[in-house]
Amino acid sequence: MTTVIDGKQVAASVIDAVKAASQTLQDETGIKTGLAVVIVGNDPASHAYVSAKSRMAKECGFTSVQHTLPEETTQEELAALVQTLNEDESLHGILVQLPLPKHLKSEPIIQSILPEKDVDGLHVVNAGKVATGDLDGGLVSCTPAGAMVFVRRTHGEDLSGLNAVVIGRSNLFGKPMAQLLLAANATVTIAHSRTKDLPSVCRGADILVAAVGRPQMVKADWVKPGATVIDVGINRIAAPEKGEGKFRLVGDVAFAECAEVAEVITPVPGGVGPMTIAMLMANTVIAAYRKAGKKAPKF
Ligand SMILES: Nc1nc2c(c(=O)[nH]1)N[C@@H](CN(C=O)c1ccc(C(=O)N[C@@H](CCC(=O)O)C(=O)O)cc1)CN2
Repeated sequence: MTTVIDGKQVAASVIDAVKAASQTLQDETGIKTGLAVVIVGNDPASHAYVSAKSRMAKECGFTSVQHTLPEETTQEELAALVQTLNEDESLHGILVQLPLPKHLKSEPIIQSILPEKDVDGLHVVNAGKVATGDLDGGLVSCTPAGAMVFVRRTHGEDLSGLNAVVIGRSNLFGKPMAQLLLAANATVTIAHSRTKDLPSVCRGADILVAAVGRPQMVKADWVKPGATVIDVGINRIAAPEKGEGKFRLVGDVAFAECAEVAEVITPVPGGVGPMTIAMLMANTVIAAYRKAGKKAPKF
């Protein structure tokens, strides 16, 4: 019988732990955890994610600050805002929502965030710590950190002897995901658009993680019987059955057919997505504990 992971439920359990940790920090030190979220432009999906982040930060008992900047914001204006947020002692986390409008370069902005406030885990210092196996010293990118919660709950802490295949090589997800799996002793392959015979590479995976951005690309005959399948894709496809011009969300995995082969699978929506925001809250409270000189909790 296939287990379909309930990402909302797992995320809620992480959020409960974050709330408790932020309350403890406040009780013991008087420090209130603070998160600043920055959004530039008018992308509706990004606005929805940022609103959810700001709302969740409040629910966790944080000081929650949202900066909504117009589409025509310049590189210098955005850089100046990040500088101000870096200097604000009441803020422990800074997140700049991606993607930025096309005229802005995201990389210099991300690298200008202080590594200890980079709750997205994208600064080279944090990415480097993950790459070198120092998982407790920095901040881990939120979506892979969330996907690893599912992997740990399914397979335990030690993935020795298991083959993992990550499809996708982005800095936001594919690379850190592969490094986290490797740090847990899995044998890891990173596959991508130039990989030869992708279906047969995937068929070797005990843990198959799809992050390609191609709707329902992973088919049942790509999945090893009994595998764990983690779907990181969020794709909007036309849903004429819901009415003209309507859309529905699907992942990178053809869910119904793959669920018949996999032992454990994540759905879209309701799988990895909710974990992204939960792990952002976790990273923010971890950053606040470290700033207070206290041992940070693990989530
Ligand atoms: N600075 C960042 N930008 C972006 C990140 C990120 O981690 N940091 N990730 C994505 C978007 N994202 C968070 O920002 C995000 C994506 C999806 C979800 C989510 O809960 N998805 C739901 C479905 C929601 C819907 O109806 O659209 C689900 O999968 O169940 C949360 C956060 C890109 N940018």
